[in-house]
Amino acid sequence: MLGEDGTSMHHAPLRYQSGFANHFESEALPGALPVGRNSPQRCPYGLYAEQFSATAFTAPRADNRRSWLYRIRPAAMHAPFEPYDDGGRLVSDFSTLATPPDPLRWNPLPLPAAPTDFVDGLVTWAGHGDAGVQAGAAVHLYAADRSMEQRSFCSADGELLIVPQLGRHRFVTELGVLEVEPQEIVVIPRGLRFRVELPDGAGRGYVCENHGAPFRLPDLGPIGANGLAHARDFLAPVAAYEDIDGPHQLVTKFMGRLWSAAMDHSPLDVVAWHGNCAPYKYDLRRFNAIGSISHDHPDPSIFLVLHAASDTPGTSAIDFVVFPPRILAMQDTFRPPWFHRNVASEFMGLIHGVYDAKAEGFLPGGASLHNCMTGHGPDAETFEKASRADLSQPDVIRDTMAFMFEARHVWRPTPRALASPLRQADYARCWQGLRRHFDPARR
Ligand SMILES: O=C(O)Cc1cc(O)ccc1O
Ligand SMILES: [Fe+2]
Repeated sequence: MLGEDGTSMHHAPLRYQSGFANHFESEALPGALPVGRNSPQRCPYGLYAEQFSATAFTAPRADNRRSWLYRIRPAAMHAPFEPYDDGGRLVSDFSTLATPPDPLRWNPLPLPAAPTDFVDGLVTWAGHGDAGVQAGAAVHLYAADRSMEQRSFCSADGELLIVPQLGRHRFVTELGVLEVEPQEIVVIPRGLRFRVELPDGAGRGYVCENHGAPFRLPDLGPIGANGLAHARDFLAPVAAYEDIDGPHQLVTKFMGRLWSAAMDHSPLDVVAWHGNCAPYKYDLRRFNAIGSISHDHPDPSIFLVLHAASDTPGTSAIDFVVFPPRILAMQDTFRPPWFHRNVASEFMGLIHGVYDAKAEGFLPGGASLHNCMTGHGPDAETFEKASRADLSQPDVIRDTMAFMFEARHVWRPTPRALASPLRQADYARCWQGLRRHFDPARR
């Protein structure tokens, strides 16, 4: 296909390949993939071969992620990087921040007043660890009002789990195109170049930048071979390339800062690829929720979609958990989440609807943070209602989608998040109205 400026653009119709971290292969031109070897002396169509890996060369086979890219020009063809001014929005050093043990909650980011794309809309809200030693994670929020144009972005600091909350998003990546809408998520491997287009003219959401081991599907244990997020519902793109000569800006996040390099062509020029290191999307509405059908509210790990392993078996660095529509029929049970204090630290967002532990104040697009050992649970209104509810009827929880980035290490809110006018200064008051019911004379 010939673009208006006379360059050629090839976009395969939007198709996907199904499966989680499968060994996929895809070519936008027939025969573009070499057969029987990765790096022939001369590749078909005069393409360059380039390996792209997200795990150590020697990682065990079950963990190993790498792909081979066959592209018009190698990724190395760019001018030197220069610092890119992020306006102080991005934070990478969390080590010296004072972290209050209070529960915290924020209203949604407003849409930007000045023209802002995905890259310029990112603002770090919390984090821990160190991108430099590939440990820990950051949570960024974003609000944008336009598509990225003539520029692409990548993070060498980590894999990006992106949870759109407003507007459709089109992720045009080196390995192909993924279209998502709120209630779907996208995961972009560390270092993969992409741009975000916003066909609705606005987009907002949450990003978990995972500095450590890539997200993977959890084991199912006694649940059996089926349930939770099914591998076949994860969708990787098919190869789609653009052959565009012209000014282009590559923005890279590296060691906590943004850098930009001029290019004279689009880096999204991969004509064919094979391997198991690829971006993917998943529709959270496909999550097969499993729950209690007798009594008691289960631990939220039952809603685990993806997790990133830490060095300690059984303890994830990050658990990505969803709270989807479901039916609660437990008997003699306080059905909403209980009061609790956990060793884990919980950063929550709401994509849509109302969250069942909070009658009000937790808004779609908003966020809450309950760190290690911070007491929290249902607000006073939810407690009063659920402790008197008629349990002969099931509670049908519909039209909702909340999620949690549950981390092993404390999420340290950034100074900007703590000082933000979006912060609900009176959040902890939602528990202060809980009435005393204790009566030693009445069992
Ligand atoms: O705090 C929260 O709302 C998240 C949460 C939900 C749940 O069902 C159990 C524990 C938990 O931390
Ligand atoms: Fe919690």
